[in-house]
Amino acid sequence: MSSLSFRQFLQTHKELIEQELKKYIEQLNAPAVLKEAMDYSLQAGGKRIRPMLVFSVLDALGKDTSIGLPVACSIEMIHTYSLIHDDLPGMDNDSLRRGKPTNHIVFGEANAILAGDALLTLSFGVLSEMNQTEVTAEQQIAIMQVIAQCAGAEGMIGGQTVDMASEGKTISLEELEYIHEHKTGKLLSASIITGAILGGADNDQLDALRKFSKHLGLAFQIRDDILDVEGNEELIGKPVGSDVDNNKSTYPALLTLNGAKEKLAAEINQAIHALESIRFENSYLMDLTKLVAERNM
Ligand SMILES: CC(C)=CCC/C(C)=C/COP(=O)(O)OP(=O)(O)O
Ligand SMILES: C=C(C)CCOP(=O)(O)OP(=O)(O)O
Ligand SMILES: [Mg+2]
Ligand SMILES: [Mg+2]
Repeated sequence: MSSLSFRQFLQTHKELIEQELKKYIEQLNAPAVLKEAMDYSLQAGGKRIRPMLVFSVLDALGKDTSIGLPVACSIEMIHTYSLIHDDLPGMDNDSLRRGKPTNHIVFGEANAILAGDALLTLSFGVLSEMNQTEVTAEQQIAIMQVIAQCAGAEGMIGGQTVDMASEGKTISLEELEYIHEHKTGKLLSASIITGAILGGADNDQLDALRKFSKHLGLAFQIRDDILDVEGNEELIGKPVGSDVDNNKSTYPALLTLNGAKEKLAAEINQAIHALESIRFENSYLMDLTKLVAERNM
């Protein structure tokens, strides 16, 4: 268990992951414009919440957080590709992300699509090259399976597909929950589950972490919906009101703003409850849960 304060923990690990992401791009023998477009979005900021989940789970299991670096980078690459593609004219058509012009605004649509494709491909390359003294072949395969499932058709891409198909329609709360749990929740879950696999969690710990991740993932996207209504554009680094402009179904739209806040609080409580059932030191995970509930960015 690390002795760093939560703030120090976030700061040191943010620096660590950003340096490492930079190195992966520098090492590529690829066209300059492609490397530039990949690096642009990877280094554009962001809270790095998924990497922090990987590191926090490892810390909770008493492991050195640095062994999670390739997994954390891989997941952040997938997350970044998903945002580049989500912002494209054919999807949400947004021009601001992380406080900067979106990838396609700077590099053009073709390069943005390709930079996203290249990040997704690189993410699995990174996993395939994990240090064999830190991870067994069995763990490595299990990690790749979890990430493939959570990011693919049964996970994030499935959620995004239904999100796109639902634009301009009134959908049920059940359908909205499917969208949120998949387009956002699954990759957050992958961060927690892969951290657990890498850290050697036992079956009880894995079960509790799965429950925790399901509630945290949904809570994260509900908070995102709320920020789209009452957030500060400078802090969130993307346009406020984009969901209404795009005719998206959201928790505030279906439940009212107060209803969405109540649902967020309920999900956070269940996430905390799941965490409390685990027999390990989980203070950074608890801090991250509170951050998800209260975040303004
Ligand atoms: C396969 C793809 C492209 C997946 C995208 C997944 C995703 C969570 C996008 C952001 O959601 P959002 O559009 O609700 O949030 P934001 O306001 O950040 O754009
Ligand atoms: C899944 C959603 C809601 C898209 C934004 O994710 P984040 O809020 O984690 O974005 P960054 O901090 O990485 O920019
Ligand atoms: Mg979207
Ligand atoms: Mg979007």
